[in-house]
Amino acid sequence: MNQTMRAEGLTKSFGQVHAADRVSLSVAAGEVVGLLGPNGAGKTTILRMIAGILTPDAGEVFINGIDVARDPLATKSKIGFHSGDTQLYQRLNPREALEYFGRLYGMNERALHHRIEELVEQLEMGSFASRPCGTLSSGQKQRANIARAFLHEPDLLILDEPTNALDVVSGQFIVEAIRREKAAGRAVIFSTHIMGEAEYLCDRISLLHQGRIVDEGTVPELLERSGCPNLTDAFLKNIGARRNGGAA
Ligand SMILES: Nc1ncnc2c1ncn2[C@@H]1O[C@H](COP(=O)(O)OP(=O)(O)OP(=O)(O)O)[C@@H](O)[C@H]1O
Repeated sequence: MNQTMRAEGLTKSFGQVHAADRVSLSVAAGEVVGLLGPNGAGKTTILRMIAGILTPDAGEVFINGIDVARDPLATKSKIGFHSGDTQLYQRLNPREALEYFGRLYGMNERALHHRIEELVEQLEMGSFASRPCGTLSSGQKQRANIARAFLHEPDLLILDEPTNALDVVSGQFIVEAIRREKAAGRAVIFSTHIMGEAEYLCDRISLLHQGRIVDEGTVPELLERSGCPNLTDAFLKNIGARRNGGAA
């Protein structure tokens, strides 16, 4: 399969903490890959290295076959990155913020305005899209931030807990928006703690523990290997067994 993103042997330590240990991952066009792991497993570290925001100690990332370390500008233009830490300019409203980022991405004005209105509708942002970002609730800011990641129709979407802090209705808008991006041929890699979301969205899942991928596959494959009826049990069994020092 033609891989939109291929990461090989990503490794990163912070002092004594091995946040990522020889992690290899790939995602193809029209595919959704989920990163599941407990707090501190290394999900954010890995997504930041894939996005070219954090330099790995070892390992490589290729976007459309281009090495992120060698050509960061060319590869970053192909990526939409969302994380809860991303800030929008407080005095701009979401429409103005999206216009600003769209121009940075070199979108033409017509396409940009069309895309902004499409996202405002899809992510149900109409009631707050003209209010300054500094006045928005955390969930509203999060939706605006997701719109920013989707804006330039990148080949690869990297989403760090995209539904974190959202109510169940807002979360569903994001989940459906991710499905639309997948259907449009985008490659998506995202982290989540929400098992139902992972089961519903992911073509493949990588299970992380202490910076390592401890299992990966489709949901049916993970269930079969674990002998568990659902992903939550499979996850707890795998992580629990490793915490107790055994194999899953
Ligand atoms: N800049 C940093 N300096 C020091 N340690 C860090 C830094 N960033 C991450 N770590 C450590 O690396 C490990 C992995 O962190 P990371 O944020 O990647 O995990 P995560 O799986 O995204 O966790 P969570 O689900 O809680 O967001 C943790 O032990 C964390 O404390």
